[in-house]
Amino acid sequence: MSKTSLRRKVASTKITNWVEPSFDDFVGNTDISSALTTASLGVNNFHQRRKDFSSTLENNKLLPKKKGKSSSSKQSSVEANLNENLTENEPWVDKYKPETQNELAVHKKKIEELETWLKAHVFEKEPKLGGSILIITGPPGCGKTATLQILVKELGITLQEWINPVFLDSRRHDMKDEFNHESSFHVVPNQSQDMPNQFYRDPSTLHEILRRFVQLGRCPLIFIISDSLSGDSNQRLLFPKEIQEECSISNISFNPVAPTIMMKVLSRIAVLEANMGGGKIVVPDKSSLELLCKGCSGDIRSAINSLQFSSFKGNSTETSFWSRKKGMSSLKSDALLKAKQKKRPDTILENQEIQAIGGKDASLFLFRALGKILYCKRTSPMELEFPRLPSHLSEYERDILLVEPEEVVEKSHMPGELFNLYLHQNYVDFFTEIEDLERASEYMSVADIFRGDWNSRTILGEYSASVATRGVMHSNKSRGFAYCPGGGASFRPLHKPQWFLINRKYRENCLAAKSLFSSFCLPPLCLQTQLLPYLAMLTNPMRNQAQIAFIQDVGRFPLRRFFGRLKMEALTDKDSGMIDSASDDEANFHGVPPTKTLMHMDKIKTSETDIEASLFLPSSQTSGTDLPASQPQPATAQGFMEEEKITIEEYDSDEM
Ligand SMILES: Nc1ncnc2c1ncn2[C@@H]1O[C@H](COP(=O)(O)OP(=O)(O)OP(=O)(O)O)[C@@H](O)[C@H]1O
Repeated sequence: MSKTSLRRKVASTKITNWVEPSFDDFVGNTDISSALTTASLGVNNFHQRRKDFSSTLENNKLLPKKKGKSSSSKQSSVEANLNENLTENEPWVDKYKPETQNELAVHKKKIEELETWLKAHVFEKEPKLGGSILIITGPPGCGKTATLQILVKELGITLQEWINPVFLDSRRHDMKDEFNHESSFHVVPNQSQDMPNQFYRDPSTLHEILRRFVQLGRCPLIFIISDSLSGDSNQRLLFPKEIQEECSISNISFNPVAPTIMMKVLSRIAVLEANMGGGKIVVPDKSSLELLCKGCSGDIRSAINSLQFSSFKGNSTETSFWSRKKGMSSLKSDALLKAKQKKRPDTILENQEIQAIGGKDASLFLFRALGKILYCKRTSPMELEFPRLPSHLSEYERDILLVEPEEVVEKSHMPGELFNLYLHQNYVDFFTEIEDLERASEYMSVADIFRGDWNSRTILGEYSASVATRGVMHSNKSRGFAYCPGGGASFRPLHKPQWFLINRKYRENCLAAKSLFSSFCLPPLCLQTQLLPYLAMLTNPMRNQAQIAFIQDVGRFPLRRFFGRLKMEALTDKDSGMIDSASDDEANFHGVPPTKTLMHMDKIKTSETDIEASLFLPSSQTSGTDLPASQPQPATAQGFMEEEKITIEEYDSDEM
């Protein structure tokens, strides 16, 4: 986790320490009903540092504050030269910082959503009703902060901001002058603070503050959190569902900047810079700009930075990235022409180029990665150039895949077997033919065997995701060609694997079986698959209610009551499939199939049984009302028995 520190934007000249004094404001000062507080808890340190750098320049008084502002006529020539150099080096993200809603590269509806929330909670809400909290999420550089800043400026709301990362103490001497600046939007650098790290160590301290704030706060509080593949867990840690519900926290989720909007912004900047660059800037052509847009994954900050970096020529003897690229293209024009005709090599080539320009991590969120496999987009090959399968194998003929499945799995940053688990949960809905489905399920089984056998796991393991993904894609004939009338790309919801829930129940059952039927000296698997189903068919007297209930639950398959699928949890585009210690379910996933868990449990049986039993399992001699939560209590079992007309006598040990 990045070290979080604070930068404050305040409308008061009083520099105070964070949290206490600031929250005292909410509590004590009733005159600030239109003040708004934001805290940015971005988890992407790199972005934050870049932002910090930009802001450092922004705050540097030697720099002209905004584009179009003329330098003072009294400036000495040395100062003028210095300024010119600094202007040249000024980050374009700051130079072309949006000033109005219309300039924002953010979807209008998102801006409206945030505006409505602000109006409702700043102007329309009674201050006495306590403080409202909003969480704004979205990928890095999608304009969350820029949108909020513009809206508060337009609505005339005073903004007080904390933002990581560290600011240098040496810059504090600038503060006074900052306040005198004509801009109505003051930026006050502040000393580095470690306070938010405390929240990561002990989230309950934050939760306590939030609870107090909701009761006593006088103005809204907004947290801006950048999504990241691993960052989701931080969000869950700091703002778990329960606290969000308890404090009525609202959520607004921003999307990555759309390529068309991004393209407009980049083209505009490119044209403006070309006009005033004095030959030092070489702007890219349209296709290069498109490449740049694609490579930045909707991060406008990264796109503008990349554009600036790659357009800069340096001195007159150097050439810019784009002109080098052009030169390269003309040399290789023949080869490239051919590559362009074949779509797939072109795509691969593009990807490599994108990395060279933007260097943006092209990670995929699980939702998108799964979509790439399941929707399985293809392109048709040029008839003559692409080799075809011989006629007897024609049923296996497919168009060319637009993605490399192995690359998709890699970019999802998940272990292959966990990816397979998500695939397994979702692939069925994407098939229309039962024969295709059968083939796909065979591939899934083979992939499972690759991972399941400890003997071959290290060698074959890495092929497992490959077999599963390619197997699912190839088996689905209705999505086998670029233009499939029946294939249809209509949206289908994705779900989280039920495996987590089932595996948890299975482990609980193993512990319960071991504890309740320890006298049989059988391993839990054998108990559950052999002994208990057998006992369930007998009207043998049993020892106690707990055992009876357990036999009813595990030994009989209560099809009549629970037939059908378990309720499924939707997978959203922000969910990460990372193994996460905060999540009870995924934390238990080690890629080990249930049988392996069981073997492990058998080994530790002697040492752990007693402890487990004494911790939470019912002893076989007790009345059995303290079964684990997932087990039906005797009363439930009684219900089954009445319905199915089974009588199991209770055994009274005194009569023996
Ligand atoms: N048209 C535009 N729309 C939005 N931002 C723009 C635009 N042109 C330039 N920018 C710059 O792009 C950057 C967008 O970053 P911003 O901090 O708003 O994103 P963010 O979503 O809050 O990112 P993070 O989650 O990393 O904090 C800002 O520096 C902004 O000045």
